[in-house]
Amino acid sequence: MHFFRLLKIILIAYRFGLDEILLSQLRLRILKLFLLRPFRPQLKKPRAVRLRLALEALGPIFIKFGQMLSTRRDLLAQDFADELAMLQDQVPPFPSEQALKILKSVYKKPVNEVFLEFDDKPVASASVAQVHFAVLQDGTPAAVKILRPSIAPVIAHDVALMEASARLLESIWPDGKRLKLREVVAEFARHLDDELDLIREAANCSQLRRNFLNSPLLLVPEVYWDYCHPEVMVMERMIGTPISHVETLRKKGIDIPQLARMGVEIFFTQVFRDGYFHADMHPGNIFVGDDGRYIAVDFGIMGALSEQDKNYLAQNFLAFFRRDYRRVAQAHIEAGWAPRNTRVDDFEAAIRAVCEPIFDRPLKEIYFGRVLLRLFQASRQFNVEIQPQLVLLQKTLLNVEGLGRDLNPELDLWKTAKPFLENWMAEQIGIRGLVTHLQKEATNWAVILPQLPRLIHYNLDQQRSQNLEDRLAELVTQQKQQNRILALVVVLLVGLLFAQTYL
Ligand SMILES: Nc1ncnc2c1ncn2[C@@H]1O[C@H](COP(=O)(O)OP(=O)(O)OP(=O)(O)O)[C@@H](O)[C@H]1O
Repeated sequence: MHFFRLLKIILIAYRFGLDEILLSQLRLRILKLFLLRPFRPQLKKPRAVRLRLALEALGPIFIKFGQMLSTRRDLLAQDFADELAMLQDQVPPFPSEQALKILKSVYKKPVNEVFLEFDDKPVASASVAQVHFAVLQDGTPAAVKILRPSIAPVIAHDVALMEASARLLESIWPDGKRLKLREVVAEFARHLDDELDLIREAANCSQLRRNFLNSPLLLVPEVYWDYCHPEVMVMERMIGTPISHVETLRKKGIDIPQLARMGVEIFFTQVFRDGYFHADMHPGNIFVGDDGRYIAVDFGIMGALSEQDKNYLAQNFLAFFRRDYRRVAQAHIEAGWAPRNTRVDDFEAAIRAVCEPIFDRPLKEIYFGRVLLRLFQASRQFNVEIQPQLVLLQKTLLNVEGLGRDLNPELDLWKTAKPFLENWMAEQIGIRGLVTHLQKEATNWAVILPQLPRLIHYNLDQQRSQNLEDRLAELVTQQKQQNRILALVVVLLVGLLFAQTYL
């Protein structure tokens, strides 16, 4: 089976002229003779379009791979990244009999005993899962997400082929190593693994819901844990209008510019308050409730940021908007992103060269996502390894900005974001910073404080016995010195006595 799949990959790659992209670098003229240009009409299309079409022909897992690849703008040329971002996974739904069979095997009883109602017709279907509406026994409307049957072996199989292709390409294609193909495939495999476990997705959903409980900005479905399994996730059914249906939203009396501002606010709250963000913010996953609040679904990919990441981001953004490129360079080095021995002057100049042109535009037109991307690109020459969570963040930022600007082209992102960054910075430094850090350490204090008297006593005791030991050693040394002097005096006296008596 592997062999036939590999053969299919080779044939599709050939049909869409992907060999040309490779061979353009290899200078293997003899091989180029086999390209048979006239028989391949696809070769007239631009290279990035051909790659997109080839991935579409290879099926849903390769499409997902291309979608992920499109977010690695730090690695890919722009034409590839733009084209791959257009990949759509329109996968036909799997038959409802199969859905019912999966549910029966998971719950160990027929579906009509689990749910009061179950809608056979799926609301949506994608490469990994599909969603059906249902009603719980107590009458609560729910959404049921079910993994595609036997998706795990299909994924394992395709990922194995991708790994083999990546290894091959890295060894024969000069760009293969630079693009870190094997690492990219490994990261993709990790993402897919996460998406294959709906308990993990349910946990992500539940964490985000807790972070935004009673928020006037964002609604997140409640997870119905009693019904959740690795292959099935059951959650609150949300009612809203897709964010892309702007006209419908307007008719419903939603304030669109306000909606755009709220979107940016939600994103910055997730990043700078919680360090935990929804990282799959494409319009299909965002709805707006009739009360004007955002509704998020699909929690397969989430990003998490450490305090150090947040610090790095806030410092970079603030320094960037003050055009303080030296500070940007220093922040990279201090955070350990750039090697310690990086020359600040050179790094500063490189950052200036990529960032300064952005300031040709009015501040409200500056895309944060692009700023980050530029910073990543400048950093690459200085051996800065961009962390996966920052790549996710940059991708999400581009999504959020795109969305915000679609809703309101006049949206001033900097004005919306600045208070978040400044507030966060204020919380990190000065008296407020001290109070925040003390509060964060409070739970540790509760454990350490009661032990303090015992620890102090123990230490003093140790010191006292240490002091005694030291004093004793000192006395012994003094005594030895005195003994030596005494011995010398005795020898001298005996000598004198001897001299007086006999000389
Ligand atoms: N809790 C919910 N309430 C109402 N509708 C939902 C809910 N969860 C999912 N849906 C519907 O199902 C669709 C697909 O859900 P989701 O994005 O979670 O699936 P997916 O398989 O990960 O899809 P994709 O990978 O294309 O984003 C959503 O766009 C939405 O229309």
